[in-house]
Amino acid sequence: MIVEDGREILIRVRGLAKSFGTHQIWESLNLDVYRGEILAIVGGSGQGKSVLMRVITGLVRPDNGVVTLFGQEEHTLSPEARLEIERRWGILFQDGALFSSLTVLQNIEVPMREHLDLSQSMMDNLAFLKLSMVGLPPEAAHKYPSELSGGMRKRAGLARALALDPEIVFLDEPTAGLDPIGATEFDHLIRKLQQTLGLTVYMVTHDLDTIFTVCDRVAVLADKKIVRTGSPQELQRTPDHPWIEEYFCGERARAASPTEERRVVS
Ligand SMILES: Nc1ncnc2c1ncn2[C@@H]1O[C@H](COP(=O)(O)OP(=O)(O)OP(=O)(O)O)[C@@H](O)[C@H]1O
Repeated sequence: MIVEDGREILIRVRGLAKSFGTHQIWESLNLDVYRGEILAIVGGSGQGKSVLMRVITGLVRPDNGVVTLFGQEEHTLSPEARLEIERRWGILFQDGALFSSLTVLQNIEVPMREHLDLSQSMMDNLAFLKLSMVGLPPEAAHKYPSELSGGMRKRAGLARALALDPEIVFLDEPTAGLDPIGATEFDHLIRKLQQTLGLTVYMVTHDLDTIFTVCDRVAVLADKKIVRTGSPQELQRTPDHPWIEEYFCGERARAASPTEERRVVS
């Protein structure tokens, strides 16, 4: 376990480098993710936000650098230890990534089948519990993904990400494609889950409303590294990088930010 200033660091990334062919995405990227926080990774298109999530979760290999997961360096893990670690997180991909041939309940049970040894009725009970945690009605259990709205699919994907009672969930653009009401409801759901379960949330997002409503901290990807971390309000007050200035001080950011900032500009 890594503890710094009394806070536990669940994930530490140091000196990460990654290229695809001749295209270098990062040169030397550093990042810490603290237990219990809601962290947003932001940055311009193509800066490698999605790739970073894939590197941390082991889906993509970096060219250089060290990823430490729950205090253990990723490259030192045995296959068994890696599997143990994978049980400690859940991932919600952008489109929900549900299996279309499985019902919602069966989708939620996929990680349980992979990692646990439970009876069918036990898995069903747990899956129904996850459904209610994400605000889906029991009737949704036997539907196929194609029979659900976009918002319901996201919730079903989140229920699957929560299947193994993870300590951290990775969310890739959780509100993308949702209407404003659906997006606001999803933001509240994320905050509620973080508060009630003590979850750590790592999310890639472009959504300023989400950032200002639910995120404790933001990490900004630019110039092939994380150029700044801080609360959304700190970044807005002292935008010390052109991209941060453009993003956090533009009209859309002012509309999304809490009353204090809005009053200043009105
Ligand atoms: N498997 C891959 N092979 C080659 N290039 C890739 C691969 N995956 C990602 N890239 C490239 O890496 C860069 C970063 O991609 P990534 O999707 O992480 O960006 P992003 O910051 O999430 O962008 P956006 O905000 O547009 O989603 C892009 O230039 C992308 O084309």
